[in-house]
Amino acid sequence: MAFKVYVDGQEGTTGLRLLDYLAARDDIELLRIDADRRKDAAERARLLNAADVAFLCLPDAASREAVALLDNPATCLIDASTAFRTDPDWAYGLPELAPGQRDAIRATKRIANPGCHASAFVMLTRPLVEAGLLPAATPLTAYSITGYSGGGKQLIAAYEAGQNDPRLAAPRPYAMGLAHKHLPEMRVHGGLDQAPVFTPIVGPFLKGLSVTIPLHVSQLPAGTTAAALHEAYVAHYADEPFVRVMPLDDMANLDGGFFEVQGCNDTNRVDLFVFGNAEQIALVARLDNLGKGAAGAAVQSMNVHLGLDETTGLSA
Ligand SMILES: NC(=O)C1=CN([C@@H]2O[C@H](COP(=O)(O)OP(=O)(O)OC[C@H]3O[C@@H](n4cnc5c(N)ncnc54)[C@H](OP(=O)(O)O)[C@@H]3O)[C@@H](O)[C@H]2O)C=CC1
Ligand SMILES: CC(=O)N[C@@H](CCC(=O)OP(=O)(O)O)C(=O)O
Repeated sequence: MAFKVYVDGQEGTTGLRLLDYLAARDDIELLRIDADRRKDAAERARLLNAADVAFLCLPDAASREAVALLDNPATCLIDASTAFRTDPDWAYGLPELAPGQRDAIRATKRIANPGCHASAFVMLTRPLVEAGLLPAATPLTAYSITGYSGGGKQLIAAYEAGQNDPRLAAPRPYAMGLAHKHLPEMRVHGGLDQAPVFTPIVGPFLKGLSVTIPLHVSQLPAGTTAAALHEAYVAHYADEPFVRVMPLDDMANLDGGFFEVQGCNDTNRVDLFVFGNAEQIALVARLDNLGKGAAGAAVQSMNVHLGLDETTGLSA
């Protein structure tokens, strides 16, 4: 018997990508809304309540509205917005987070899909905090380089329309108010006392993302080395189907000295890198912001929730 699945927000960037994943599967029966009724609350309510799993690929306010439209206790919601990512009644949809996270995703009917920058950041910090190698009180900074699809339909349209605009041809730092919407989940799920100073940069390419956390060795407990951090990742992610811990100081994977931000595109994979010397360390996580950073992660959580093989329909 196929699982009934509905995507609320099916015309958006994340919704469309999700439909690509789901339409290819024969264990899923897709419930579709007519495009011209996609904001009709009564029709959305009918489909939400008929679904075994409903994905919300909507702005935060519309996600909250969708939650209020649901009264079937059997429907599992997987929300792609920022609305519930630190809400204790929702499970954070990152199975790799910590032991027990898969059980939490299986047991709940409310899953909050992580933000793209936050997934990368949290996957770098949390295992180190839990291993005692990164004190929770450490004041961190992080920067992210991301493709423009992370900004949804509007930013994609702006980049596609502005191909001759030299301003868009250059990398553009943003969120300079230092209050990016992923800070709360970075702090809470990253295992930290305070959020990082986070400066994302959007570039003239569709998708692909890497988050870098620079560290001074002097910020870490005495005797901690880049190799020790690398070993902690190897241990924590040993059995993970979608995580590759790359060799320490993986210069061989640099393209003539340059890091390839798009290296995980069209996969649900995360690649983790540790570069370092006696004084300084750079931790880097790379993913496809539309894959493990959004729709791929949502499919992975659905697979876990339904007790299916976690890798069904996804590529590593
Ligand atoms: N793009 C990305 O990489 C990621 C996005 N997200 C999150 O996913 C969510 C969706 O983002 P994204 O796909 O980028 O956004 P888009 O702007 O591309 O799509 C949002 C969709 O929601 C629709 N919508 C808006 N209001 C309503 C409503 N009241 N009822 C039904 N549909 C509605 C929009 O309709 P219309 O077509 O009319 O505009 C649009 O199709 C956001 O919360 C975002 O933060 C999460 C991870 C990554
Ligand atoms: C380029 C760009 O604007 N990217 C978005 C992140 C998109 C994303 O994945 O975040 P959500 O899951 O929270 O939507 C941003 O930085 O706000």
